[in-house]
Amino acid sequence: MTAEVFYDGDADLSIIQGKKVAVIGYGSQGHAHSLSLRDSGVEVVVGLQEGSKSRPKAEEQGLTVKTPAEASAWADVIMVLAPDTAQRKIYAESIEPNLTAGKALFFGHGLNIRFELIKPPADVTIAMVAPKGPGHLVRRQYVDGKGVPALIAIEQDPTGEGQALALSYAKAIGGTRAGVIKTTFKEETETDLFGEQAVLCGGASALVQTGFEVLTEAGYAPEIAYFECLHELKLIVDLMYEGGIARQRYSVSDTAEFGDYVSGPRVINAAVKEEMKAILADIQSGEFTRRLIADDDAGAPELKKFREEAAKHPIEITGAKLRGMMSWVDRPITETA
Ligand SMILES: NC(=O)C1=CN([C@@H]2O[C@H](COP(=O)(O)OP(=O)(O)OC[C@H]3O[C@@H](n4cnc5c(N)ncnc54)[C@H](OP(=O)(O)O)[C@@H]3O)[C@@H](O)[C@H]2O)C=CC1
Ligand SMILES: CC[C@](O)(C(C)=O)C(=O)O
Ligand SMILES: [Mg+2]
Ligand SMILES: [Mg+2]
Repeated sequence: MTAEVFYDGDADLSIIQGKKVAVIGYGSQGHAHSLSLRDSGVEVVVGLQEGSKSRPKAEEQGLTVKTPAEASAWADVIMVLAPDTAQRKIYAESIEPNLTAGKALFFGHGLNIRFELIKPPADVTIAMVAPKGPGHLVRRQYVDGKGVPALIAIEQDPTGEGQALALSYAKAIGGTRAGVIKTTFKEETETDLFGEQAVLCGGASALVQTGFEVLTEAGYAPEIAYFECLHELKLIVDLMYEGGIARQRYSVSDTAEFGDYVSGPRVINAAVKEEMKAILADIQSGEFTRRLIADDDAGAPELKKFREEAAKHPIEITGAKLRGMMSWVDRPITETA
């Protein structure tokens, strides 16, 4: 089934301009939404805990900051953009007591609603506006007069105005400039988790590390292995991004293209596809989310161990040295005002 796509002409900016919007969190997505909403003429307050390290940043950028509870009490629309694992606690302590009938609760990702970690009352609109890109790109595109495509979803719509409100919000952060696609909380959550685990983050990281290990264990120089397995990946992904896999195959040498067809299916073989299906099944059943939340409840020991082990991988040592030779590569992530 073809997805429904909405553009600027389908969205009425005045709807969100007539609402008070609280954005809870001022990280990757939070800073982008808050600044672009404000620049689109929307009354915005950022919700952050007392002593939050994000507070000075938000205030320096001219935004009003209240506690999550104060911001939720003040707002008509509450957008939750804190980390997924923090959301259920923020909801219970600060949002739920201030969530009166007719308000709208928005999310940038559906995990907490899809897996019922948050169960809002029936008289509240529940919607999603999820840009399909990192927050810093979302903001940069908005500032440049462009936008990152976004998804919207309406889970609960007691007023019948949920879709118009979500589209209006998406317009205020630049989403309808690029195109907004309608989905559901279930579809967005399950596909987002699958994409980041099997392909974009988990799959790609493991592919790069394993390729690097095979070359260095065979005696090749780590510097050469780094260039071949990590550095050049950007060139290849940029080609895919611009013109699909076909443009990548057109642009590389015939030798590389032939090797792609011959060896690609040996790396990502039937067993890998079966494992991807098992990953999807764990996502759909809630097994992955149970593990994520149990780890967070225990103080994140698994996450901390994964991070420590990943930082020790030889590719990180080689990479840090090589990136030091490439002044144009090591660009810090900064908030774009
Ligand atoms: N990262 C991305 O680009 C994308 C994210 N999303 C979704 O957007 C949402 C936000 O993700 P992301 O932007 O990565 O989040 P971040 O990890 O960048 O959020 C950090 C922000 O949340 C604040 N925060 C943490 N705990 C609390 C709390 N208890 N109360 C209030 N604020 C708190 C932090 O404050 P402090 O500075 O005090 O720690 C900081 O301002 C998630 O649902 C995510 O799945 C969707 C698409 C892409
Ligand atoms: C790919 C990771 C992502 O899903 C994203 C930037 O879209 C995330 O959760 O950060
Ligand atoms: Mg994503
Ligand atoms: Mg994600």
